[in-house]
Amino acid sequence: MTDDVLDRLQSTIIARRGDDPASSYTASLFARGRGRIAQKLGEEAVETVIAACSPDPKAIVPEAADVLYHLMVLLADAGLSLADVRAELERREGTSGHDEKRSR
Ligand SMILES: N=c1c2ncn([C@@H]3O[C@H](COP(=O)(O)OP(=O)(O)OP(=O)(O)O)[C@@H](O)[C@H]3O)c2ncn1[C@@H]1O[C@H](COP(=O)(O)O)[C@@H](O)[C@H]1O
Repeated sequence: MTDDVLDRLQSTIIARRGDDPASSYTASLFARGRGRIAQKLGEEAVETVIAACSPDPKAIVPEAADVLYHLMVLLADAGLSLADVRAELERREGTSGHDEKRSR
């Protein structure tokens, strides 16, 4: 088993595909489809923005975890993985953010 919680979560998410939606929130998201998963990701992102306005910075943490979880479900539904995102971030390493915007 990997030490990285994101890698473990990704394995759990992938393993839930096709499971009974009644037995697993992740399976219920897969069953409802890409649009619903994307909608949930958007909702969690908005909740993160709201938490960012809180006087307590720690309020951001659970919302950020919800964003990461739903983003990983979206990636899995699209046949993508953290490795794809890591590769993209590595590609950007050492470039300026301004350069990156131009290269998209
Ligand atoms: N990390 C998460 C995680 N983060 C958030 N959530 C769920 O995301 C939902 C977001 O809350 P909301 O109130 O917005 O949504 P809701 O009202 O419950 O659901 P909707 O009807 O709105 O879709 C909650 O039901 C949370 O439980 C998660 N559900 C699962 N995981 C991980 O996924 C694993 C597998 O979970 P199951 O698929 O449920 O077995 C778990 O062990 C966790 O490690």
